[in-house]
Amino acid sequence: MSHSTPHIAFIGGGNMASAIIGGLIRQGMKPEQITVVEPFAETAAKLLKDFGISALPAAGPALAQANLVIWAVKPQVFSEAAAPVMPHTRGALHLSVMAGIRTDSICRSVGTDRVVRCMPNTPALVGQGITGLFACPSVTTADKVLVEQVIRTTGQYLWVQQESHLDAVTALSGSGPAYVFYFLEAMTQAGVGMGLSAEQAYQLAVATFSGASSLAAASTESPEVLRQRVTSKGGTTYAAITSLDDSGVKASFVKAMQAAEVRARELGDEFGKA
Ligand SMILES: NC(=O)C1=CN([C@@H]2O[C@H](COP(=O)(O)OP(=O)(O)OC[C@H]3O[C@@H](n4cnc5c(N)ncnc54)[C@H](O)[C@@H]3O)[C@@H](O)[C@H]2O)C=CC1
Ligand SMILES: O=C(O)[C@@H]1CCC=N1
Repeated sequence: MSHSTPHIAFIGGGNMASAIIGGLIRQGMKPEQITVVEPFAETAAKLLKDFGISALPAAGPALAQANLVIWAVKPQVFSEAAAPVMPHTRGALHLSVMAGIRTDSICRSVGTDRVVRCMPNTPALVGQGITGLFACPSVTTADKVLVEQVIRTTGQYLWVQQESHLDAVTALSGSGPAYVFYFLEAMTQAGVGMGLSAEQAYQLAVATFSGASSLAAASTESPEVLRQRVTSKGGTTYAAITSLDDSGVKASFVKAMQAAEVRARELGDEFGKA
């Protein structure tokens, strides 16, 4: 937050909001520059303890000072949450982290077309997230810069030019951490089956994922080439990859992500009716 001193309001102060608030505070934003509406007392107490922010239990005139409003409630409660916010924030830029809800519905519910939709992921909690962003036509270059300043505090980001591509981002990186955890579970289970302790197997699995990811990020080679470098002809990796191919794991994985994309689209259809 360098060149300006914006005021940011969060509607919903749960996991995703906390990940972003943590990033903003680490970058030097003051708690006084942040307003949070959070009706759940226990979550509000956590915001006070972690960040020194006293959340409002309900929307009110204090929201009018926000130049940016970040929507971080569950999609199911959005329209109910939006009604009391709208009268105070029509002049603000709005950023939604909610899965599924499309910009046409958001614009209608918040009373302005200055809306950016994004899809972050949970590694944002440790500053290593990646977020896909989509801007409505009324969003200005300065608006985009403000959004980038905020999202950068949680990790990487990229803009997509078509809103439907956010469904692909959701299927890939939004839900993606769960796929990695699923693999970690399977690798740990297999390691335990081979006689390692659960702790040993889990440490090996996590370090392998982060190490291989760092290697891929640092390398100009394709993942295919990196994989081939691990795979000696007739060796152990060859045996494992052949077994994965014989079981159709890659095709199943593609199918799983397609199911996530379809579900993202369905959520948009469902909440668009509200
Ligand atoms: N968890 C994930 O991996 C990802 C989640 N998202 C999206 O982020 C959004 C928030 O998710 P989480 O932070 O995980 O949920 P969460 O349940 O931790 O946070 C939502 C918060 O909204 C509060 N709330 C409920 N009704 C409200 C109202 N009327 N006004 C203001 N606040 C209200 C709740 O008390 C809760 O603290 C969801 O829309 C989800 O689709 C997006 C990307 C990834
Ligand atoms: O599973 C979900 O619907 C949300 C969106 C991306 C991650 N979690």
